[in-house]
Amino acid sequence: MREYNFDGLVGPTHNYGGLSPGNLASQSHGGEPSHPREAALQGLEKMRFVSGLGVGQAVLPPQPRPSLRALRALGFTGTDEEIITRAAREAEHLLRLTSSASAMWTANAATVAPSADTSDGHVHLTPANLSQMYHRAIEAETTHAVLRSIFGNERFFTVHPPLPGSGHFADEGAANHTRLSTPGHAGVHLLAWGRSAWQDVPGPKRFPARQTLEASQALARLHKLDPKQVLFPQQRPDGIDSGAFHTDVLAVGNERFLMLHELAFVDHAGLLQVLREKLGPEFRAVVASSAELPPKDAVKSYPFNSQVLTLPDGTMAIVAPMEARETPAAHRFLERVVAEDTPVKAVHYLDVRQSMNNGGGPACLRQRVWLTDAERKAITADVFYTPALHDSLAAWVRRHYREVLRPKDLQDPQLVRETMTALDELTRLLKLGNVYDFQQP
Ligand SMILES: N=C(N)NCCC[C@H](NC(=O)CCC(=O)O)C(=O)O
Repeated sequence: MREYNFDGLVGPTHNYGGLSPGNLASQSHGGEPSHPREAALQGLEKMRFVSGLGVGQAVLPPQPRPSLRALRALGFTGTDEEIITRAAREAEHLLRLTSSASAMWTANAATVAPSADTSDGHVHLTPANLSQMYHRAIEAETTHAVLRSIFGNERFFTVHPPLPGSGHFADEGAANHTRLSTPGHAGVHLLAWGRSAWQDVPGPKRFPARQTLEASQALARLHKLDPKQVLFPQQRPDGIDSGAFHTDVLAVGNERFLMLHELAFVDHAGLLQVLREKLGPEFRAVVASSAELPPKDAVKSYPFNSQVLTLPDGTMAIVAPMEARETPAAHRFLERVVAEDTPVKAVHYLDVRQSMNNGGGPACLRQRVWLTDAERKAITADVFYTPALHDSLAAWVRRHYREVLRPKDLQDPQLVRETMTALDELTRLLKLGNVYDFQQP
């Protein structure tokens, strides 16, 4: 079994809409001009780097934005251009919401369980309904179509529909999921959550909790995980109130290693105790206290939103955002992780600033999928990273993406046409078939 990181290709409408309450970066950068071409190229460079470390790498496509489907469903009629013009005039906020390139954060695209852990031996994937925020909820339908196209071989894969709507099953995907494992012990799944639909659990006071306990429980059932191997830790309410809107803002784990901030989970000490029992003495955890790493610094610089990657030699490397090197407390913490008795032997800092300014670090930009050789071979789409694919994608980005996008530019009816042309070409490049609604007959 090998881990493949499916990175989201940043879409042509990447912009700073200020759309996510509780996501401090999104709030503070809202209204600034964005640089879609640079953003997409930064993403591609990250893929090149991770692939260069010898780690499995693949890509997921952006979604059509502004979403004409969403605007039509809300009562806008006429030609595509008329819809954009009228929405710009009458409902600028809706146009902003339906223009977000948020599908780039593929950690939120779905939750995945590897075949080694499921009782029917299938890889299970459930697209996240993202129902907590409208600009993200409109991703689910297309994500489902894309996953069905890539993971369509029913001998190996089960792609579930998104969890049913209503806030009760609000699901934010793998941003709240961590799989840990040690040799000789079955994989353990942490399916975290921020609020409960029906139980009276104290939650955050300032910012919304996105994932529900009930959604996490449904995922464990759907994915046919052994109940003994699943834990449902609660995100600490004061962690969410500090800006940790997803678990992966304050915690990240890989195989036998977990690093977390003390504000990540309620009773983290109890959680680590259970993990030690389930995973044995090889399991390693490093906890940052608020004194060592103030939550403000952790949220601003995202040391926990790193990718922790197992390298071909068995050691691990961390791919962190540049901001974590520039913030002394975060930098010191990551240095400590390498210095201590952990599998992590190196930290690499990459520039994904265009995404970071919307609250998306290296870990947000990727969905982890564990595949055996046979499962890998059952995927026929051209989504696996190669230097040749990199070159075609970079050329595609340079051909179609604007350099700058200001908030006013979202009102340009030409943008929707440009995006459709680009995405239509991309589906042929990646051999995805007709996954977008505008491609349906
Ligand atoms: N932590 C993980 N895994 N993902 C990060 C998602 C960031 C995303 N930002 C946004 O949607 C901002 C869009 C804007 O404001 O334009 C969100 O808040 O859902």
